[in-house]
Amino acid sequence: MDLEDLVVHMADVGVRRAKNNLLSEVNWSVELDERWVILGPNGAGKTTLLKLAAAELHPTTGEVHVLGEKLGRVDVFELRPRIGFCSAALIARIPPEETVLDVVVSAGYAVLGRWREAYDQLDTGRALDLCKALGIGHLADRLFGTLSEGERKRTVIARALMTDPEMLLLDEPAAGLDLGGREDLVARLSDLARDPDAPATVLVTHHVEEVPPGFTHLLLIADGGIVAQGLLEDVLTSENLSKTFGQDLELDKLGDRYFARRRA
Ligand SMILES: Nc1ncnc2c1ncn2[C@@H]1O[C@H](COP(=O)(O)OP(=O)(O)OP(=O)(O)O)[C@@H](O)[C@H]1O
Repeated sequence: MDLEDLVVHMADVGVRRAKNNLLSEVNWSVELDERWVILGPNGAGKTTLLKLAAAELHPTTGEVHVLGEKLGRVDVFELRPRIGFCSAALIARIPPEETVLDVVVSAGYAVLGRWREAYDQLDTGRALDLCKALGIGHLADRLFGTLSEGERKRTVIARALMTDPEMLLLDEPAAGLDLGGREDLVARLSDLARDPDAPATVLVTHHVEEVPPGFTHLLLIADGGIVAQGLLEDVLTSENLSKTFGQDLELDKLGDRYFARRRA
């Protein structure tokens, strides 16, 4: 397959900081219709990997292609608007006095460089539709600072989708949510994964319980290296999970959801 047809392509990638290998020998490709979960313990290198895919970081060694463009050879400021990126860091930067609708609709300004006054009804309508799809339509006029953690997560996902990105990157979207909030988010992400018009998606998580049905591929990572990758149903096994987390873990599947615990 041509590199131009791949959403992400990493060849022998390494990232080094202060004599530490944050990532090493990473070979990974994402195709247009794939939905990937990246799973691994704290400090494994998941966020570092996602930042490379988001064109927010350059590799120390190896080559990274994002949306057909090689990092180092492309203007990342032209590339980034084509990518929807959700993280806790982004949530922390959103002013609490912005309304939900403004948070979502303003994603377009960053891309189009428009003035605040210039947005039209088409943008507002699209933002509202996205809010509804993520179950926050009734909160459109609420101030961001008054939202629950789960509602904030859904707001930034709607914002990331506002620009119709070619790739959606989600860094631990379910972190900090209660059981109901997590289940609701997993269901929304599952709907998104099954939508053929949705962009290629990469979701980072620590927990198999957060794998939304409909996601197709899995990359397991530990200590900056890939433990296993491929089709989710092949790769998500007790053995691979035990290797990744360095414990004897038992994986169960109930319906289309996964659960894991340490073997007694
Ligand atoms: N600038 C840096 N200099 C040195 N070490 C760093 C730097 N940035 C990250 N690290 C280290 O690299 C490792 C991987 O970090 P990363 O944030 O990618 O992990 P992660 O898998 O996302 O972790 P978590 O699940 O805890 O968020 C961590 O041990 C982290 O401390």
